[in-house]
Amino acid sequence: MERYESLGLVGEGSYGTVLKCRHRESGRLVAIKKFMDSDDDKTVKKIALREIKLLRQLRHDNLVNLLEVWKRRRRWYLVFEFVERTLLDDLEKNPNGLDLNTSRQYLYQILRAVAFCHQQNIIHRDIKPENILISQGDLIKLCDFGFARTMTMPTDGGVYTDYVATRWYRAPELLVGDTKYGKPVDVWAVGCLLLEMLTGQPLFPGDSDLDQIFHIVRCFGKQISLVKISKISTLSTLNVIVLNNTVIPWCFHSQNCLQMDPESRAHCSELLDHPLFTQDSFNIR
Ligand SMILES: Nc1ncnc2c1ncn2[C@@H]1O[C@H](COP(=O)(O)OP(=O)(O)OP(=O)(O)O)[C@@H](O)[C@H]1O
Repeated sequence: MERYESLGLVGEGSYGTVLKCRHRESGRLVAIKKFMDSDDDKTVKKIALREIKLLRQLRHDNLVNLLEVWKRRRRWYLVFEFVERTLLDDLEKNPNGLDLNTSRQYLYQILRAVAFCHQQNIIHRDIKPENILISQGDLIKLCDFGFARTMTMPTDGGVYTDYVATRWYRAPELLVGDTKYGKPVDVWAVGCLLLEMLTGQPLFPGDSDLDQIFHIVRCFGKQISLVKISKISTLSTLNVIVLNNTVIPWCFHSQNCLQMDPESRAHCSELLDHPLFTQDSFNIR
């Protein structure tokens, strides 16, 4: 740690703190995630080791880059490239939501990050605005792999029992206690994020697990009265709907990310081929 000068706290999580630091020799800015004492607490140890193992395996432009790791006085330290802001910061600055083009560009990169994890058979399990870092030039970097895990083969009969991640982005199967969930939980969270980017408001801000289910059921019950917009030409080609003044790219909402049945949700790799990204007038590749 002596090689780095601390410039202040940037984040505080359940299992440690994240400090902005400068490498004394090179001047490079980094974020150092310092876990709590991991020898006494088995959960901290498990989360730290899992994050280290997965991040060493996962290298991608849209994933935060792990630079070095050490353990000192029973604490793990993870050094990352420093990223200027999070999606939460952008949403706080834009309470009415981000414009469609910005949302689309962010969404595309988030999908690339998650598709890459899924290709490696890893589910992130905690996709939320705080964990979407945005660097200069609006490059998305997904972070926080403390809850991520490798999927077991269906034949292993693996069940996942340690899921505690953020409620607002939790898929219905998690809320009802299904322990055999999979990649579709990340797709649900991405669907929630998209709507939050477009409106500035969390889609399902439940204040308890039960309330979370009510939020979701209420929204799906209202689908019958959804109205298509035809007058906004750029949006209508994407088959957009309005729900309580919320603009929703319908294809995402109804056929893809936010399906109640996880089996019916699209795969991230399919979503990357969605007209939202491939149509000439919207092409961002
Ligand atoms: N590389 C980074 N650059 C800048 N800020 C970062 C970086 N990594 C993390 N942060 C900030 O620190 C916060 C906490 O980081 P992270 O989510 O990895 O820690 P955590 O202890 O797992 O938190 P939580 O309990 O909220 O999941 C992030 O939400 C982000 O604001």
